[in-house]
Amino acid sequence: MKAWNMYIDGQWVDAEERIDVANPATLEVIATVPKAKEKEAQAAVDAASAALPDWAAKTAAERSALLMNWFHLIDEQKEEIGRIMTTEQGKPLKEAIGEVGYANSFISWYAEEGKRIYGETVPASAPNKRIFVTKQPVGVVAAITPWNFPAAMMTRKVGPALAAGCTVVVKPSELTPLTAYKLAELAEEAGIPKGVINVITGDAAAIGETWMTDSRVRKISFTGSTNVGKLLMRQAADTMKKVSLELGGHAPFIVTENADLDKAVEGLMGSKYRNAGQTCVCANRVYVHESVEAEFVEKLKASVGQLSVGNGLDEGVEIGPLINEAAVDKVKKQLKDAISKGALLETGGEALSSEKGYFITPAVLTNVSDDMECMIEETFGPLAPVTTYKTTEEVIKRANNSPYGLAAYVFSQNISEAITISEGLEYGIVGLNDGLPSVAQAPFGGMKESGLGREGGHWGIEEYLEVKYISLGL
Ligand SMILES: NC(=O)c1ccc[n+]([C@@H]2O[C@H](COP(=O)([O-])OP(=O)(O)OC[C@H]3O[C@@H](n4cnc5c(N)ncnc54)[C@H](O)[C@@H]3O)[C@@H](O)[C@H]2O)c1
Ligand SMILES: O=C[C@H](O)CS(=O)(=O)O
Repeated sequence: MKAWNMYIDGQWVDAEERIDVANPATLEVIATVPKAKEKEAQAAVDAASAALPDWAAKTAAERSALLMNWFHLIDEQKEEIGRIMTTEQGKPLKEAIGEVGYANSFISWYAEEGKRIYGETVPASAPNKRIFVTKQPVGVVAAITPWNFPAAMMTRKVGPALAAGCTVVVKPSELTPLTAYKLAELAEEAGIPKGVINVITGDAAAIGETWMTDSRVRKISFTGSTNVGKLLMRQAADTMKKVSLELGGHAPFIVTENADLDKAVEGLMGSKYRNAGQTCVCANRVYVHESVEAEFVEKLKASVGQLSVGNGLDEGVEIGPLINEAAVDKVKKQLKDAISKGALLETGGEALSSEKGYFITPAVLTNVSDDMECMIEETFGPLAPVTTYKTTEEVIKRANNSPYGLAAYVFSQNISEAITISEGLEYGIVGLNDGLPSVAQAPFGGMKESGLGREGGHWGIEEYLEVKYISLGL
C-alpha cells in the first residue's frame, strides 16, 4: 500500500508524526498518514487563500472542464479506488465501487451546475435606478468528512465548492484517509491548479479549531456526528462562517397494512444493511402495522439469514466488518438492552472475536418497545428492531418522536395513506416505496438535529455562493 502524504499547495508533504491506518476486516496496518496539527492546517488555508483569486476568476466553463477531467480519471480508476476504500473502510468491493460512481456523480453534476449560476434583475422602485442581483463564491471552504463514505462525502462538498469558484481545505476521517488522498492525486493529474484542493489528516480537534478561528475560511461544510457538528457550529460563530451540517440520523421505516411486503423487505434490506448499517440514512426503527407483522417478519428473517458476512474483498460478501471495536460494542450493547427489556432476537447478532476483525452478523429483533436504546440512539450497525402500530396517527407521532430528522421511509400501495404519512413526517428525506433515495440531483439533508443546509441538486451549490445586488443610479 502506497505511503501517502498530505496534499498542500500542489505539494505532497509529511508531518513530524504519522498515524496508522488499519483494515477493519483483518486488523492489519495497511498504511500510515501524516499527523497534521496547527502548522499544517494553517499552511493549507494559506494555499487555498492564495489560489482563490485565480480560481474564482476562471469562467464556469473552464472550471467545468477541469472538473470533468477529474471525473474521467476517477471513472477510469474506480476499481482501484474501490479496493482502497474496501481495505480501509470494510464495505464490500461492489458497494465501494458503487460509492465511487455515486461520488463521481456529484463531480459531473456540479461541473454542469456551475454553468447555471444565474443572476436576476429586480424592478427598481425609482425610475432612475436599476437593480442587478449576482452570486459569487463564498471563498475558502473547510470540508470535514466522516469514515463511512470516504469518497462521496468528499466530492459532495468539493464538487459544488469548486464549481462555484471556491477553493477548499479538506480533512477526511483518520480512519479512512487513503481514499481522499487518492482523489487528491487524481485532481492533481486532472490539472486542477495547486492550492485549489488541499487535503490533510491528523489531530482533528487541532485542525478544526485552526480552521474555525481563521477568518479567511468563509464556510465550513461538515458531515459527521451531531455532537461534532454542534461544536463546529459554535466555533464558526466567532468569524460568522457559512455553515452546512450533515449530521446523525435515526430513520423510521414504516410498513403499512397496504404495503407490498416483498417490496418493503427489499427496501429494508437495502436501507438497513448497506455498509453493514453504517449510513446516516439507514432504517433504525421498523414500524409494521400489526395486521401484517407476522408475514413481514418471516420474509425479513429469510432475507437477512442469507446475507454473507466477511472480508469485503472476497467474492460474494454482502456484509463487511464495522469500522472498529467500539462500533461492534455499541451494537452488542443495544442488543443486550433490548433483550433485557423483552425483545426477541429472531436472527443474527453474533459478534466474532475482535482479534479476527470487527464482524457482527446482521440481526432482527421483534417485540420491540420505544424505550429500548436501539429505538432512541443511532445504531450505526446491522440491527433491525421491529415494532408494531395500529393507526396512521400513532405511527406518525412515534416516528417523529426523535431529535433527528434526516431520512424516513414509508411502504404503502395506498396513495392517500402514503402521501398523508410522508407529509406528516419531520424528515428531510422520505423514501416512499424506495429504500435508497440518495442521488446527486436531489437536496440531501436533515431537519432538527440532523443538520443544516442541503447537498445535491441546485440547492447544493447555493451553499457555496454569496448573493450580492448592485443598485445602479442613472
Ligand atoms: N448526514 C449525513 O450525510 C451523514 C453522512 C455520514 C455520516 N454521518 C454521521 O457521522 C457519524 C459517523 O461518522 P464519524 O464517526 O466519522 O463522525 P465524527 O463526527 O466522529 O467524525 C466526522 C469527522 O469529524 C472529525 N472530527 C472529530 N472531532 C472533531 C473536532 N473536534 N473538530 C473537528 N473535526 C472533528 C473526524 O476526524 C472526522 O473527519 C454518524 O453520526 C453518522 O450519522 C452523517
Ligand atoms: O451516511 C451518509 C451518506 O450520506 C449516505 S448516502 O450514501 O448519501 O445515502
